[in-house]
Amino acid sequence: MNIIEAHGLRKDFVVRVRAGRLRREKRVVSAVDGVGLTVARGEMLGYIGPNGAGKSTTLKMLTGVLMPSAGEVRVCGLRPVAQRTRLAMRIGVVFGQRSQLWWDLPLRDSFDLLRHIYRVPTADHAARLRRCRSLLDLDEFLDIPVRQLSLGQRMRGELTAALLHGPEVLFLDEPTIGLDVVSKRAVREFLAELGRTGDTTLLLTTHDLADIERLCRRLVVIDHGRVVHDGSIEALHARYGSHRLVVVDLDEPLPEPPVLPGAPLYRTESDGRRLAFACESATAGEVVARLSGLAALRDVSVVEPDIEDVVARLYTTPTPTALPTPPPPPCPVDHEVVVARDGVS
Ligand SMILES: Nc1ncnc2c1ncn2[C@@H]1O[C@H](COP(=O)(O)OP(=O)(O)OP(=O)(O)O)[C@@H](O)[C@H]1O
Repeated sequence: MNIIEAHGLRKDFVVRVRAGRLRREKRVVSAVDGVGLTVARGEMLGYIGPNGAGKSTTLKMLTGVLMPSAGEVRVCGLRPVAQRTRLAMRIGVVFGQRSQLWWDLPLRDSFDLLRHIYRVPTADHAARLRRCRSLLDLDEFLDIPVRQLSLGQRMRGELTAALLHGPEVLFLDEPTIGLDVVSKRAVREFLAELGRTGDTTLLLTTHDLADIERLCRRLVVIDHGRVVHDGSIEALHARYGSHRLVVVDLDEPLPEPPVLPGAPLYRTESDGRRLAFACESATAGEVVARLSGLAALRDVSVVEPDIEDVVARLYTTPTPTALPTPPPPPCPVDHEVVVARDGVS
């Protein structure tokens, strides 16, 4: 059974924009425009898109913070807004820019309060906290008030707070934003470990594609509120024709650029002493074997296709083609809001 099911999910915001010195006009912003998303239990899904694509808005609808303007959504079989309290017991949420911890309390006390709020049995709470303490190295700052923690320490606290009640789904909105490389690595390792056990479904939005590469087999890309890719990272590379590169350093440049079947020359550097070939249908081994018959190779490396490149190409496609989505079911509520940028309807 899918733990997340969304069909024709839509969120329109009505905003007022200046249209002259005194006049304001209403304009509808379709932040999410018919998103269809199904996530199986235990899956780790990367949900990415350029700024303003509609990622946070989707997450807010999935977690019951925002009422959809149209569409059907079920998380853990529940309707997020109507059954928000029940849903809160079954999901965990980490919004990188916001905190769910008590600012003036030491982390340890925040965790204790959460145990009472979620009515977690003492033994379960202790076991989960023990695991987080060891995997996230919490001990050195457990007794420090949250306001005095560094961003990386706080984020480790946020992750723990989101997991202490044993959620089935963890929603993470930019969990590594602003973290240094060491904290990023700690958070990624922790999430990878969480994914390995397969008990928690993970939906992650991030601008750091290394998070996605490390954690997610499946990638959903949205742009202008619509899904433009849903599949593996490899499928995305295939779609944009990005390939592994074989890069060779030569002692001396060749008089003519070599023509290799199935591996066109991709780049030439260092006055022809460094050549890169794209492995379209040839394997890296075949490319190296052919080249070594043509020249003395000083050095050889194989470079995996760069996810940043392919995603940048996807984002800069002028009119991304949305994947076909089934027609949305009838709108459950007639909902129109006028809100400030950070308002919640
Ligand atoms: N409360 C709101 N009122 C009006 N417009 C909103 C509101 N929230 C979001 N929007 C608009 O909806 C669109 C999608 O915003 P959203 O925050 O979901 O994007 P995002 O993909 O999370 O972006 P980012 O990567 O920059 O965080 C944007 O055009 C944004 O300005």
